[in-house]
Amino acid sequence: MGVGLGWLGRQGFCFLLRQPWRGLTMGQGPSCHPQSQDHWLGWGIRAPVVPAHLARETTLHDSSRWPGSPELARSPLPVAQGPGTRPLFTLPPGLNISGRLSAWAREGEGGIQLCLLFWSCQSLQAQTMPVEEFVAGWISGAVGLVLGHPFDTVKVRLQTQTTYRGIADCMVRIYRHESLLGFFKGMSFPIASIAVVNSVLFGVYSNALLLLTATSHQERRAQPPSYMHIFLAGCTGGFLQAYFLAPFDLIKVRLQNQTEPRAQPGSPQPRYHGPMHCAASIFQEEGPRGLFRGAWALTLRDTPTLGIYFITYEGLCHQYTPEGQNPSSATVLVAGGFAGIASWVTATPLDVIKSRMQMDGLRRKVYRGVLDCMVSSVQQEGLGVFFRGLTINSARAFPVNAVTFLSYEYLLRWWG
Ligand SMILES: C[N+](C)(C)CCCC[C@H](N)C(=O)O
Repeated sequence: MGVGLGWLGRQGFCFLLRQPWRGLTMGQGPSCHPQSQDHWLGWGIRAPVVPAHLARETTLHDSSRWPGSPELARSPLPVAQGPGTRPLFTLPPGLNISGRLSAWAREGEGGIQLCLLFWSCQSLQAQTMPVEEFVAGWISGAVGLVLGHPFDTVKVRLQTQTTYRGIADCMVRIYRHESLLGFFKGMSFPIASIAVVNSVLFGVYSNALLLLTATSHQERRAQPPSYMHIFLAGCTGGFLQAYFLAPFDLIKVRLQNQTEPRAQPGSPQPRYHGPMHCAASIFQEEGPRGLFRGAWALTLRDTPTLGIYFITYEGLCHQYTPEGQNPSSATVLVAGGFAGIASWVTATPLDVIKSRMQMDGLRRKVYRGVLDCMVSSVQQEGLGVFFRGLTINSARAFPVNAVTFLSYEYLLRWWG
């Protein structure tokens, strides 16, 4: 099976799944090869045709039966005839699709499945792409980040080192040994990276919602999107930001785990002198893929839990805000705080694994993969290992995400 992303110029873009499809002839689309066994179906959406004998066994779901695509629901899909063929559907000229259009065709028992997904941003061209969401995401993320970084350092130490007796012990020892600056180790890089990471998260989330529901940030108060759409948009944002976050997070975790005090004559030199040195050393010692160590665990951690993050936030705001109004500052703070907690509570088990995978390979490679890391961590330390750092994660999550959402909402209202 192949996967591709196609740009259809003014028509929008489409996401394609290619599947060998025996006996299927394709219609007039530019990339349709009637004899081919294996089609890219992006253009086929305009007039795909199925031989009559196949059509009987073919089930077709089009987006008119899907919630979230009102235009299609109102516009019955015309059917064009061809000799011995039956079109799945054709798109009426000038149809604006603001939702998803998707089609499945199945060739009976054990047959080959064709799945076609199509998105168009044609109808969105009139609306502005919410670029401000990216900027708001960045600034609000930076505010939250500075506030939360000391908690984060304590958390990473507790997760990866066994010498501390608890949160208080860890804090006291960091302060005594490394001064206040010890809490801010590895922060410069996340501050720079938050520009990319949080703007990808909030920007993709908001744009995904715009594609799914055709409502902008402002309109969403009057027409709230379904929780399914919020969750999907959050997961999409989480999935994409994980790849931007991975190298930055790796460097942060490696620097946070250096326990040597700063620049004291005669004391042992830390392995990495700073973020750039850390990045360069990882690149040299472990190759470019080394910079993405732990990325898989990070993706698993962030994709569902950022769906939970936005669902909790929107759900609480909705609950405590009169119909059609903007949520008050207190509501945003509380909803943002709880969104952070809900997301971190569910993310903590994989957060532990992620941090361990990122530290793996520093001296020698211990784990064969995410699963191996989970199994050996549980074998050695019991199930409790999955909850390491849970208290500190939650304590950090409330203020960080309360101010993140507050600044995000206010920046957007200010620009709106
Ligand atoms: C998905 N996960 C729980 C990992 C993070 C969710 C919250 C993100 C926020 N920037 C923060 O640092 O708290």
